[in-house]
Amino acid sequence: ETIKVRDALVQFMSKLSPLHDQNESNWGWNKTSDPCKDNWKGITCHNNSPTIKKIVLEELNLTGQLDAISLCTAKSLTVLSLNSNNIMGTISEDISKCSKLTHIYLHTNNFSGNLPNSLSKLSNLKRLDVSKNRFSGAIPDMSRISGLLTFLAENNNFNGGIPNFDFSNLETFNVSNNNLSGPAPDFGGRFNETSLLNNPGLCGNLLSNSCPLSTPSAKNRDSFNKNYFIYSGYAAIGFIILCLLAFLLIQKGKSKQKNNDPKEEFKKEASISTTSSETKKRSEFSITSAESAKGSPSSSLVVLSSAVVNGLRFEDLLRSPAELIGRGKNGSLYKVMMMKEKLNVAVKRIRDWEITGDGFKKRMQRIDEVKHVNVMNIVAFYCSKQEKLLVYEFQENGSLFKLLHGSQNGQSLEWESRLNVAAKISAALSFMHENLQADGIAHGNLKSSNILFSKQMDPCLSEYGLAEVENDQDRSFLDQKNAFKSDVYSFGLILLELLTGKLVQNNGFDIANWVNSAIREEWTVEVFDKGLVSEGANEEQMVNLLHVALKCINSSPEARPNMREIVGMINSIKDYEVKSSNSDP
Ligand SMILES: Nc1ncnc2c1ncn2[C@@H]1O[C@H](COP(=O)(O)OP(=O)(O)OP(=O)(O)O)[C@@H](O)[C@H]1O
Repeated sequence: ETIKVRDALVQFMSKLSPLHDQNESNWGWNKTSDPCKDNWKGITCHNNSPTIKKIVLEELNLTGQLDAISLCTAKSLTVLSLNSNNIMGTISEDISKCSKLTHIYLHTNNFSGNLPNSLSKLSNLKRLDVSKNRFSGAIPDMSRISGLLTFLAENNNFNGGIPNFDFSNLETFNVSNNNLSGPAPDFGGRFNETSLLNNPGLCGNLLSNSCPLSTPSAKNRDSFNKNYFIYSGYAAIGFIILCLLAFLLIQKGKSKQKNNDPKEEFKKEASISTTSSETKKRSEFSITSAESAKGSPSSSLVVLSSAVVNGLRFEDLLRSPAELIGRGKNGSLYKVMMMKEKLNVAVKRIRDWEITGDGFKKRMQRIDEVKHVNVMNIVAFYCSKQEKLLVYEFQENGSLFKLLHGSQNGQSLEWESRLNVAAKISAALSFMHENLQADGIAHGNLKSSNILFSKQMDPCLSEYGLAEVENDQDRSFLDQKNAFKSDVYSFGLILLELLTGKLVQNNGFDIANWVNSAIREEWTVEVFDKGLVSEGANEEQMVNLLHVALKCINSSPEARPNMREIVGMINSIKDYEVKSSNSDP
């Protein structure tokens, strides 16, 4: 199998780079070497296994064509990036054979023809960027890919209408500079007209030309959508009832052999069934208790010995009503209401994480061992082949993201509190980094929505170690040893968010680029949150913290400070506050 993949990849490269002598440039990519062991150019393999994970061949002047059949022989491929080359021709329907793909980046090439409809079969896809090519025809309907976060198709020749997308989940969307026509979709406030500009036939409220009354409106499409979801809802309910019946029958058979070992008190096994109504954000989620899968430790729910769990009846957790709070990059988050205990917990369901059951268990137990007051405790976790669940205490006071960008727009977060968040979170992260360095476990998905406020409004780091680092700004530095430096980068973005009050990314806006160019133009003070300026926040402290942030977001990972150094810098900025207030008359 490995040889088959290797030969197919050699073929893929020969089509991609027909005129190029790779031997001369030492790219590897030949039948006498191994893609993983011999570090072929642009190839990243899965840890400890000889399977291909990523192919990143950017800015290499590749001029050939994309041979999807050969490429997709590498079934395990998750990231394909061929940005900024000169690749021609079409993308064939065979691309869907790369079923594990999560990221496809093809921008700035010479691709033409239709985008294959089979893209919609890539159910794991998170980011698709085909901008700046010569693609034409209709944009395929990708609305069934529930985890899609990015769709960038600007600067092509696409025509026809804009198909359905789940805009509430997309982080970035752009179809500007095409030939699209018909009514523009309702973005629900997520994006503005810049995502649509320069499509002469498009009409709608966001654009200067409103739609004629006879044009089929977005409403009709909505009603199609609703019907579709209602029918798929019926199918889902039918399926769940069947599962429950099968489950009850198995239960009946097993209950006779039930073993009441008291040691098992905190280690219960569960089977999980969920129903989720896609038509609205809120959905039902219930966990049904099952003493099944005794022989399979990897599919058990492990309740860790944390204080909140004392007196908590596990069965109640399993049967409690729940509400879908959000769907992020790594999965969905449910608020589970435990009526009797008067306790709400947050249950995170993680999708598509390629980690073995044992690996996951060890990782969670290891993270749980390293305790810090400003890091959320894991209450329990669950792992089966298909999904992983993590249980945290629900924090009613919400996240830093909500506080900064919610209806209050950061008003309730004055400078001193922001500095306090920076100091506490940096200390927590530094502590976790130092204790988990040897295990190679970084946070992996640090952002303001993963910083939650406790009852006492103390900031707490959530979801530590739940993701491999997939930071787009940092794509070339994805390997483990850089995961910690990638956290530093993300921490720098949080500092920028605290200082500017702006979203990290919004509709093409990128906070790091913006701040860097503002500083080049020497209008540093302009970047600070207006609220902070009018509050009379200490400007010298803000400028100093901005310098820390800029060190963190240095494009070279090696040049970034480590978290311990950052803690030192932030503390001395805080000390400055003490000193200056002491010296006040
Ligand atoms: N324990 C918790 N208590 C209260 N709210 C939480 C808790 N954990 C997460 N949240 C909030 O729920 C929302 C959804 O969380 P989720 O983790 O699914 O999304 P995310 O952080 O945006 O994305 P990602 O999957 O990349 O972490 C976020 O606003 C987050 O701040």
